[in-house]
Amino acid sequence: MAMSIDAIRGAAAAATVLGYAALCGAIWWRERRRRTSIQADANALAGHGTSPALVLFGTQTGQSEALAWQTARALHSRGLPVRVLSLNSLDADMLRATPRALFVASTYGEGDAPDGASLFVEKLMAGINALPSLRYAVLALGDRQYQNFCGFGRQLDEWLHSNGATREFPRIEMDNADPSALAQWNSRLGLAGNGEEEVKRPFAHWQLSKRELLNPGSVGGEIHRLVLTPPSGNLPAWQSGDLVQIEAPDDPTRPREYSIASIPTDGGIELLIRQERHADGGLGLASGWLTVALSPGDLVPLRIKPHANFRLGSNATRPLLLVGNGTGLAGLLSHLRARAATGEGDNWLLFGERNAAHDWLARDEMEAWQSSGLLHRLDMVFSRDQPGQFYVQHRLLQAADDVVAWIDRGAAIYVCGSLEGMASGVDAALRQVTGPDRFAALVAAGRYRRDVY
Ligand SMILES: Cc1cc2nc3c(=O)[nH]c(=O)nc-3n(C[C@H](O)[C@H](O)[C@H](O)COP(=O)(O)O)c2cc1C
Repeated sequence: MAMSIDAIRGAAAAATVLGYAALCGAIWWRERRRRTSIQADANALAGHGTSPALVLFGTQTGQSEALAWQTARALHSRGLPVRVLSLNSLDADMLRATPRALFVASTYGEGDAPDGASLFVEKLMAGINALPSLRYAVLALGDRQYQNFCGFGRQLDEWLHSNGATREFPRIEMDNADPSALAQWNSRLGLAGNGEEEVKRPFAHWQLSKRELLNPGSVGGEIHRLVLTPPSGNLPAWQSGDLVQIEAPDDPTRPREYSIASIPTDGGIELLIRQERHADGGLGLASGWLTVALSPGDLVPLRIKPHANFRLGSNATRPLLLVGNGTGLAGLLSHLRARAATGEGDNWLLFGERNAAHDWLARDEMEAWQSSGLLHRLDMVFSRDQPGQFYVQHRLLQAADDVVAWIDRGAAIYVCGSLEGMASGVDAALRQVTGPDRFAALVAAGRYRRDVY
């Protein structure tokens, strides 16, 4: 019997999706095997009393981790045994016993350590005062647009030096993933021309299929919901928590990152974009283009950026406490949609904005999830609908007993939104509610994850 055109098209599309999934699986599997073999060689050597060099990373969104692995692969392929570790997993004895350590670390906040190094700062930087036999080098990741360029990398370098450790070569500072800094790092490590440059997905032209203003009448900046569909109609794979990078035509050298609010079964990439306004009233370059100049049907150069640190990963079946504000709802929505798809109903959303009348983003979806039981608990905190200053962090403190009960039940905590004010306040509130040791254990277990900006 002849197949209809639609059936043939459907079969072809299914074959393409399966082929793509198989390719991703093969790449993932190969990378996993390489990483396992690097760590196994280091363990075998350690078993014979010889210490492998450590490649240590401190990361927020995964770039430092990727570069640490890239460095480790190149050293390993030259026969040098190495062990790769997150700074938060390092203990003082291990660092004291290591003859050589290569540090790859980014900077966040106002020159602060990324979350992946917060325990290292608290425990090791505060606790160790001599590392006389350590040789080290630092690759500091940062962005010159921030006042404290590479603040944490510099602090780390100075701390190591003041503890008597010996620099192999001066710290290398990498501005906004500048490839020349990486070339310099590879060259100083004797790894030049190793062909190990990170393979990034290419930008593709996605089409704006829909845009709507979500907060008409708000006292805050406009927030628009954009829906983008892929060039060939074939959706690439991504997971809830991932980001996109978008190249604005007037500033193609500095791709802007946004959290994806949708999951692949939604059929497109959904973003929540806040329109930025400068003091002179002018619009932000990228946000102005995306929220005003661009029209439905226009093309947007975009690529997906996996955000391992903010994916559900090993937390997929834990209860989830999702905390955020403003456009941070995007990252939280993607997780709720992923949970709706798998039927995991143990979710608590704690979200802050200004006024309920104008800023209750995605209200219909939230209320539907409440009725269906997907949202076990919803706390909306509208700071301007009440006297005094009251934000999500204050609600967390108010609900301290329930927060502890959720953590006792195994909950993971995901925070998405602005760093200043919200995420720093939530961080302080959580530390207060849990106590420092429990908080450190949550971080170490990957049960506290943030996508903050
Ligand atoms: C919210 C935010 C704050 C940042 N603060 C700084 C900073 O103070 N100084 C700096 O040099 N870079 C800063 N950066 C840039 C990051 O360090 C840079 O993007 C780095 O490549 C990220 O690496 P990672 O993925 O390993 O965390 C900041 C980035 C974000 C999103």
